[in-house]
Amino acid sequence: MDAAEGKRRAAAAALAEVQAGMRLGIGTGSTAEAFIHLLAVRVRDEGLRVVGVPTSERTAALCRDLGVPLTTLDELPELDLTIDGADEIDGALRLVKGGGGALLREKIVAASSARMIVIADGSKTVEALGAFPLPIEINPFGAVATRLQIEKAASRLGLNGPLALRRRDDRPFVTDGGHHILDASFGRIPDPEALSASLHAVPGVVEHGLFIGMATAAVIARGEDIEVRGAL
Ligand SMILES: O=C[C@H](O)[C@H](O)[C@H](O)COP(=O)(O)O
Repeated sequence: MDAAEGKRRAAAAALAEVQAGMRLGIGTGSTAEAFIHLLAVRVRDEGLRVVGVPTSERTAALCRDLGVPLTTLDELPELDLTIDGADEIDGALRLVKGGGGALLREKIVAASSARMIVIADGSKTVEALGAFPLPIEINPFGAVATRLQIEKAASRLGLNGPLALRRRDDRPFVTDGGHHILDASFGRIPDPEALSASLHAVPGVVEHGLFIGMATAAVIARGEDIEVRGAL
């Protein structure tokens, strides 16, 4: 089974958790998009009544195209369930996210949700986080100084990998919030909680892609099987 089919199967399994009347956080990325396509079919064909808060402009545009009703987090600050993808998932349901650049809105939306189900194909599970470069969203002001402070903070934890400014079309990538992203190739992250706290302590860091204590379950497609971690 290819990765795309795995994403679709994980999305379909998570869709079974969506019930009429739910206030949904809707994630970003190719796996979340597989979910949006399936959700839209239920909205259209079954008249499923849900309302979603999108985690990116890209997700908002797809939902609008497919007829999934949307609102904003300001209108609906408490959500029932967020469904989103991830770049890495470890055994404690800690995640690396932000490969698509949506980590800030994704984290705000997940933090506003009673439950967060992560959907993924089997390639996303890891023994330890860090093989996937960790996205760190920074304010463009003073970016060189912020980078230096991040390097020092990480180094105090024994993490010394390079930080790459994410680029698109030969320019710095700009997030939906108007920020830049440094992709940190720290390698294995032995203590994600400590790294999270150190990064949050650096002025200029807007957010980072470590999602700790947020996912309540993960639905992972492995071959013909669906593995569920946590409580659905
Ligand atoms: O910023 C993007 C998100 O965190 C995505 O959920 C993550 O990168 C996974 O994306 P995909 O489902 O395309 O692998």
